[in-house]
Formats: sequence, C-alpha cells, structure tokens
Amino acid sequence: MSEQSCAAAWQGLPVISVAGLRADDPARRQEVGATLHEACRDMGFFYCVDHGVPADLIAAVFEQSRQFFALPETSKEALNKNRSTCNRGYEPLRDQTLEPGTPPDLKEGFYIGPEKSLSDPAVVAGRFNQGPNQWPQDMPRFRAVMMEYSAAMTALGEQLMRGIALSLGLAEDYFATFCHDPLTTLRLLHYPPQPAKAPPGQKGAGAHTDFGGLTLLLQDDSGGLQVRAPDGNWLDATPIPGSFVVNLGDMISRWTNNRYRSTLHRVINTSGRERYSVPFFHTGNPDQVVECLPGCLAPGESPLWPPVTVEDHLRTMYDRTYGR
Ligand SMILES: O=C(O)CCC(=O)C(=O)O
Ligand SMILES: [Fe+2]
Repeated sequence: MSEQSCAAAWQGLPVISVAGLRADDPARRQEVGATLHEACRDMGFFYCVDHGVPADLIAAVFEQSRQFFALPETSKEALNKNRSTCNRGYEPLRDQTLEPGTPPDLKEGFYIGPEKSLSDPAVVAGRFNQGPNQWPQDMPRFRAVMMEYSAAMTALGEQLMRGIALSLGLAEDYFATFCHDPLTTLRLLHYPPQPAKAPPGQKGAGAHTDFGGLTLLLQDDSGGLQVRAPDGNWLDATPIPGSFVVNLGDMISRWTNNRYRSTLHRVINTSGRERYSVPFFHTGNPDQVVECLPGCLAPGESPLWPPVTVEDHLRTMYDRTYGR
C-alpha cells in the first residue's frame, strides 16, 4: 500500500507503510521517520500497514477472543481482575469510565500482560501491574496465541519507537531504555451493540487519551472508533483489513511538549452487532522518567507537564478511570 500524508482537511487518518523500518538501508528507515513525523504531529493516529505480523496469528487472536467472551458469565467472573494483584483477567461490562461525567463504558474486556511469577523481584516489590496472568480453563490454545501475539506486538512497538526517534531527529535507539522490559497490556475488548434507549452520553469507550507510549489496535469490521481531529470534529477510523490503528499515548505528548499528539478517541458501536477489538498498549519501562525533550522546547517555552515515571502516570490513570 502506498504512503500518504495527513489530509489538511482532516478527512481521515494517514496510512503508513512501515516496511522501510526493517530495511538495512538507513535512508529507507529515515524516509519512514519523515512520514511518521507528519502523522504524529498532525493527528497522533495512523493506520500501520506492511507490518509483517502474520494474518493467521491475527485471525487466531480474534477467534480466541470471541470464544472467551461467549463463555458463561460464571466462567468469566471466575477470572475477574479483582482477583488479581496486577489487574489481569476479566473486566465486566461497565467496569471502567474513560470519560468523566458519562455513564460507564459499554464494553467488557480481558487484560493480559508479561507473565511474572510471584517470586519475581518486581512482583515482590509490589510494582504496579506486574505479576501472573489469569488464564481461562478449557481454552487450550488461548494462552499460547496471546503470548505469541504479545511478543509480536512488543517487537512491532519497539520498531515503531525507533521510527519515532528518527522522526524527531534523535538517535534511532533513543528510546531503548523505554523499550527495555516494558509494561505492556494486551486488552481483548467486546462491545455489545449500542442500545436504542441508551442513557445520554453512553459510549462503548468514552473519550480518552491512552496512557503509555504507543497503542497498536486491531479492530474487526464493525467500525465505531472515532478520533478527534485538530479542528474538534470526530473522524471515523474506518476499519482497513490487515492494518493496525496506531496512536500515541500520553508519554509521547509529554516527551514532545505536545508537538506530537496523544489524541482523544472514543468508541460508539452503532453497527447493530457485536464489536471486537484488541488494543495492545506498549506502555514502556515503568522506571522511565518522561520529561520534555530539550529539542522540543522553543526559547522561552515552558514544559506543559512536570517529569513523571511511566509507572506513576499509569497508576494515576487506572485510579481515575476505575474510580478507585
Ligand atoms: O476498541 C477500540 O477500538 C479502542 C479501545 C481503546 O481506545 C482503548 O482500549 O484504549
Ligand atoms: Fe484508547
């Protein structure tokens, strides 16, 4: 698929082929960096194509996700993330409110992260969101598929962070410490159809920005994801088969003093049928301190945010959106 830059009238998200990031020729990697620069600056969102993630792995993730959400309520409840010390497992319908002042989100989910045993030093130290996963019984392929997919997403996230470093005129490995042993969350989501008599303001996922570094989203063909353009209008992120929708999270807007955008987005499932999506959050190393990059401050300009660690920001945002 060809590369295309962001339309000035904000008609849609740009489509970016990232194959060049895997090229040996540095000029080709740089070229993708230049394309990423425009997309990150203008929209903070793009479709990522030519990513090299096998189609059968993607199909298997959707298949396992559908099977999981079709399980009886009791089987899902047995894996409620309240039973986990690290927010892993099943998130019931209306558990999260991403947009303050609106009804809780009409979605259910399942959270998976890097597998760490209870004796792992990070877990013993009580670090946020670190520990063992909860896995469904009687779904023999689930764990292997999700772990294989998480590994592929972690690698793609790291590759994209190298591209983003280039896009900012930084050394390609500038974000290496951020990408080292990252917190990541694979989130399976299921949205029932939006009911005709939904309360005012009801959404599948209320308007929010993502908390970490990068989000790599798979969506089925239902539609419903909307992205807020710089002019304030909501754009449909119409599904493109075989693509990921990639967006920048808060860590990148903080690093760049908002030169790159962590953009508001939301989901309203008006398709009349079930919607399935799979965001993967490449949140970054929990100890990474994120503060305005020197190259992103004009003379006399002040940083918009104080320095924060990835872990502290994540903890704050979980507390806020889960009403703790
Ligand atoms: O389901 C989607 O398309 C988006 C989900 C999302 O924005 C999120 O989980 O942060
Ligand atoms: Fe999101």
